[in-house]
Amino acid sequence: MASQEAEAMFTSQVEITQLTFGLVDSMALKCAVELRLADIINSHGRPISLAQIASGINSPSTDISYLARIMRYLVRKEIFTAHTPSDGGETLFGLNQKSRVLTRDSEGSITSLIIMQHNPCLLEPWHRLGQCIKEGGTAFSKAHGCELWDLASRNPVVNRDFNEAMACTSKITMRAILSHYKDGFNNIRSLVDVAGGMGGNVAEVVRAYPLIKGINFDLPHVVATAPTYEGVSHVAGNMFETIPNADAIFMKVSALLEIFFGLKLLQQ
Ligand SMILES: C[S@@+](CC[C@H](N)C(=O)[O-])C[C@H]1O[C@@H](n2cnc3c(N)ncnc32)[C@H](O)[C@@H]1O
Repeated sequence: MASQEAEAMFTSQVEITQLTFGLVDSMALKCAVELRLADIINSHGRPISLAQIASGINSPSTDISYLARIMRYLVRKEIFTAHTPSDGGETLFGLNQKSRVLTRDSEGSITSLIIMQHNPCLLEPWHRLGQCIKEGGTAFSKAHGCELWDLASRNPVVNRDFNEAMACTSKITMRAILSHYKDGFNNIRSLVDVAGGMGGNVAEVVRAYPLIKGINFDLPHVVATAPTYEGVSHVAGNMFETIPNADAIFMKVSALLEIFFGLKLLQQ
């Protein structure tokens, strides 16, 4: 019995330790994106050696043994493949399905999400969850003295990182939604996406239903950086004051972001 208890205790210690160091996985991913490791391998079109990866990194003093440790970790996490020839030749590192989504600019890339998540301004509020429970309020305002939208309107890097991350995840989820949600858009001729970010959601709807006139509505600093989409007009404003008229309103936010930023979209 005592040994069973000791075994259970040990298992718990291991599991909690793994959870604690979950941060390492996240930071190793950030490092891979920052150094464009997947893009470097991808540019060769085949698995490559450590020295080839190192020569693709934009630095005159790359520490190859440090790189080896990061690559070993990412291989262990099944982010990259590694193949060592039986004749003792150099290990070659290649891409798999996971590392393909770590290539920038590729269809299905989720690098923008990783970049946003590790922006120091967006990391800081995670330290404030306990404080939010004790005192109420939002983690973001406790960390920065203002809400995300205010900071983004003053900080172009936060604005870009956040908007691009939203656009990247929206493209993936909207395509999945549209492939299953068949009839809802058939009878409307105009659609406004309220708090639509850079307009990717409504652009996907209009792409699938070209007769719909799409309106993307968001704060001025967001629509100012939005790309042009055929059939979509961008309108800047504050949804708590007024929103553009349309046959239907579309809204999409993440429950996680609601917890994190204390979004008050539907309560007001
Ligand atoms: C979590 S993001 C979601 C973006 C987009 N709907 C998507 O799914 O990718 C929330 C959006 O709400 C916008 N937002 C916040 N407050 C707003 C307001 N008062 N009026 C209009 N948009 C607002 C932000 O600028 C941001 O683009």
